[in-house]
Amino acid sequence: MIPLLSLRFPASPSSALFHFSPSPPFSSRFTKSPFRRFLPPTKPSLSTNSFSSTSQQLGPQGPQNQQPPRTLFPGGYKRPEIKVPNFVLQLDPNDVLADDNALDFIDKAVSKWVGLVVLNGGEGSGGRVYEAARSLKAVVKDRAYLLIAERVDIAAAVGASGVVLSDQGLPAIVARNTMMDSKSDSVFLPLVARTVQSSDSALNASSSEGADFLIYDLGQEEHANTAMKAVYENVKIPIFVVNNNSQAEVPSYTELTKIFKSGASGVVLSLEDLRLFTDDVLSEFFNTVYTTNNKRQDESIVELEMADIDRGSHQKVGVAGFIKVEDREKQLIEKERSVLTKAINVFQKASPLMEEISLLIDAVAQIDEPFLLAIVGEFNSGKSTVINALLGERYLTEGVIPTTNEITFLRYSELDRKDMQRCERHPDGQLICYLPAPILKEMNIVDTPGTNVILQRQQRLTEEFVPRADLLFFVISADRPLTESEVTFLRYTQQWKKKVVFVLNKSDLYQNTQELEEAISFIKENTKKLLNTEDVTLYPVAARLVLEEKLSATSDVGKKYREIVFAESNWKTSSFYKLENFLYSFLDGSTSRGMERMKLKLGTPIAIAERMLSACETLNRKDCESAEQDLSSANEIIDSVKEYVIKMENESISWRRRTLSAIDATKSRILELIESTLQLSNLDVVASFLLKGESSTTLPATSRIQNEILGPAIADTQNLLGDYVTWLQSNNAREGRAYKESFEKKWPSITFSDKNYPLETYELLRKLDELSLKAIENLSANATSKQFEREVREVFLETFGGLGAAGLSASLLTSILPTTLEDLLALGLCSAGGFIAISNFPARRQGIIEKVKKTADALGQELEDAMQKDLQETTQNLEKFVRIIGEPYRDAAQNRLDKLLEVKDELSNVRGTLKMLQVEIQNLHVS
Ligand SMILES: Nc1nc2c(ncn2[C@@H]2O[C@H](COP(=O)(O)OP(=O)(O)OP(=O)(O)O)[C@@H](O)[C@H]2O)c(=O)[nH]1
Repeated sequence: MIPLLSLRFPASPSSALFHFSPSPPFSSRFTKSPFRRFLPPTKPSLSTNSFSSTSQQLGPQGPQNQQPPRTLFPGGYKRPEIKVPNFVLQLDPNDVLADDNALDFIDKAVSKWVGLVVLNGGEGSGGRVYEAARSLKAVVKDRAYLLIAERVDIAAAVGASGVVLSDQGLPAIVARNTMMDSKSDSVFLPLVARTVQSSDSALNASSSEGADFLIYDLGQEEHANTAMKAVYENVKIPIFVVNNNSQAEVPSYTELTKIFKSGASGVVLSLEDLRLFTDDVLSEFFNTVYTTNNKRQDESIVELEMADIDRGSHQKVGVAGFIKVEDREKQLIEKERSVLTKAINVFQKASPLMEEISLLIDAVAQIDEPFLLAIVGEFNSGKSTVINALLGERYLTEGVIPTTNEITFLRYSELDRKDMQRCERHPDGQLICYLPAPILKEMNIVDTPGTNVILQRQQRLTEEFVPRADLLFFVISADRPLTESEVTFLRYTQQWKKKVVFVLNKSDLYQNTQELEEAISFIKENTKKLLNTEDVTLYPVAARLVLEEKLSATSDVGKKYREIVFAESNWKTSSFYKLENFLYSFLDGSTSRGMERMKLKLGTPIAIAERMLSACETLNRKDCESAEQDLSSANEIIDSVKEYVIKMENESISWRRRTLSAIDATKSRILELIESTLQLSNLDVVASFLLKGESSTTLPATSRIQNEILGPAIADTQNLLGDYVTWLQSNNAREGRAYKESFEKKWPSITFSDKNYPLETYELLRKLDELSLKAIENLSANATSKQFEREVREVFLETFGGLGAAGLSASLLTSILPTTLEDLLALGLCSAGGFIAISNFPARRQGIIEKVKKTADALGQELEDAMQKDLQETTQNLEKFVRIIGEPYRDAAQNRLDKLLEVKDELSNVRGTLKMLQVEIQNLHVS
């Protein structure tokens, strides 16, 4: 509600310093950052800490499947904040599409000076606007807000932050809802700005319209800046000015500074304008504006502090505004402060990005501030009138259209006249009014904007304020008792465990007490169910009548209002007395109501802490799950090498089989050759051995073995084993790379440089002793065949050496005795003395055969072992490689889990301490 009387702003208007977050007067959040923040963070407010945010890509337990809490506020939406002072860069599609350097320039501009980019969509083809919007979105990213003028459809299609509507454009609510439907996963409400050209439309757009900021076209008015002063004072949302009043084409530095200093939140510049300013000029400009504004803030703090001192020491005397505060209560306050300060540390550790923590920080900072009674309800329900009636003076504006657009604090101040008030705008955007109403000595009363879906901005303001209140007066209008949106809002208040007292206002509208009773029982019945309690407090009142009576009573010398009430025993006004009675009994700490007030006051920060705690616990639980999942994923990947080893073992069987069968084939061929060579009938051989001597000639069989069998067989086997070794190495290298990639892909945000790994790590993928190749390399066809020849020669010599060649009839033997047995028989016949020697021939031949078999088998075994060892070496190397590569990921997950479990313990300690504190507070009794 805008106060009616003598609204006094600080010496210089500070609208450029508005901050829309709920924050108390003298808040600890009054930082000296160069710019007040209206900007939303680029991430959801209840997001996880940086490591856990990396886990968003992780595994099935990741947030894909579990929606993280978006914000503590209802509907999951937050109002976006706009940083001021700031520049708005206004572009035409042509600026973006036809100018090659534009995007680079815009990129630089949004990284430094520009907080809002507006693309004109009104003119030109939709296709070009869309194309330009897409390019802009890609460049601007989340560094500035991108708004599309007049094209809600394009804004929605490119995922812009909002729209700018002309004076005659769509209603803000329609534009916002259309955008919201398309940005279903966004935490932030879409921005809706209005271009206005007159102070009337500026006021209208900022209040009932619910625009988030204004673009004010100053036009060619000569005294535009002076005319704007009134607008700056009355409009509570940021105003960015389009300056057409300059003589020059582009506003000069001095002109810009003047606009900012006059109270505007910023200036709208074209691409051309902005290009004319150098970085140095802009930087100096921001510094100047900041210094001036900051000084202004400091001054306003000093002013407010002085005002505090002026108001006297009543706030200091009664800690938390309590009367008769005993030492016990003071101790409790101190204890609560210390418990909550520790809790804040734990919450910040558990969820560093949780913005709502500022609620708790503020609540702790205000722990010994006066009791806070907030009047809430739908717009037009009569909240301001109820407050005026309580205060006995028309301090706040009343009206049939939404009139309260800001959180308005009413605080006590000794002022000379009863109807006087002094209001100041706090840099956070809240209005603080100092009034001489006695009830304010003991409590601060807060008028809040009406809740209603149409007034989204106002609704958010109230919702965000609710957690801070110690008691809510929920004003319901008699002409619409308990609407659906009231029920929703009521449910929301219960999330913060707020004590609610219902005020059924405008009960004068009922014809008779029966109607009133019916309405009361309807509301009570339903709220009992909603609040899950039998204890519903409801006061039917007619605030307007009471206020009128009080006002006339004060003019009626000596006649007190209560006397009038009693005297006239008018139900329409007397019930208001009960409400006042309730409030006054609340003020007395020696009564049980007073004690309840103390409990409520102490309970407010605890309720906030509990919600933070639940949010942190939920996050912590999810983070723990995700860390556990990470850990087991890392272990699974590392362990999966075993499967690879088994696969390799299976596949290597066929390699070994091929090698062995090559050896077998060679063996068979050699054996065949032996069979055919070592025959008694093979007189050519015999004769050449016996007649020509040992070294004179080479057996034909020997050269066959060397050239046709062993030589090619060894070469083939060498090739085979070469392929085998390559197969092992390339598999290892490929698998190694794949493992590394799978770690990197799974945890893209954790990067380990190769320096993190021991030097020989990558060598592991190449390293191999190549035992199989070495084994075959030692085998020479020449040497083997020579050895074979020696063996054969020995057999022949030992057999025939004693007989002499003459004893043999070559023609006879070769023609009729083809087989070994027959050989023997023939030889037996030929020579009785040679029989023994010859009879040993088959055994000797068998000896060679056995030897060849044994040699071949041994070779097979040797190669098989060597192949097995090569396989083992490669797979062990791969296992080692994957362990080395995976270890940092596993360690990171383990460390994260350990830290999260530590935080979990701390959170559970906080829960325990809060519980104990709550029990202590509940045990407070009237002494
Ligand atoms: N009949 C009747 N009208 C009332 C009563 N109290 C307030 N009104 C009227 O209701 C309208 C709204 O009153 P406000 O006090 O401005 O309501 P509000 O809830 O503060 O409105 P917002 O600030 O816009 O949310 C005004 O026209 C009041 O005169 C009452 O007791 N009886």
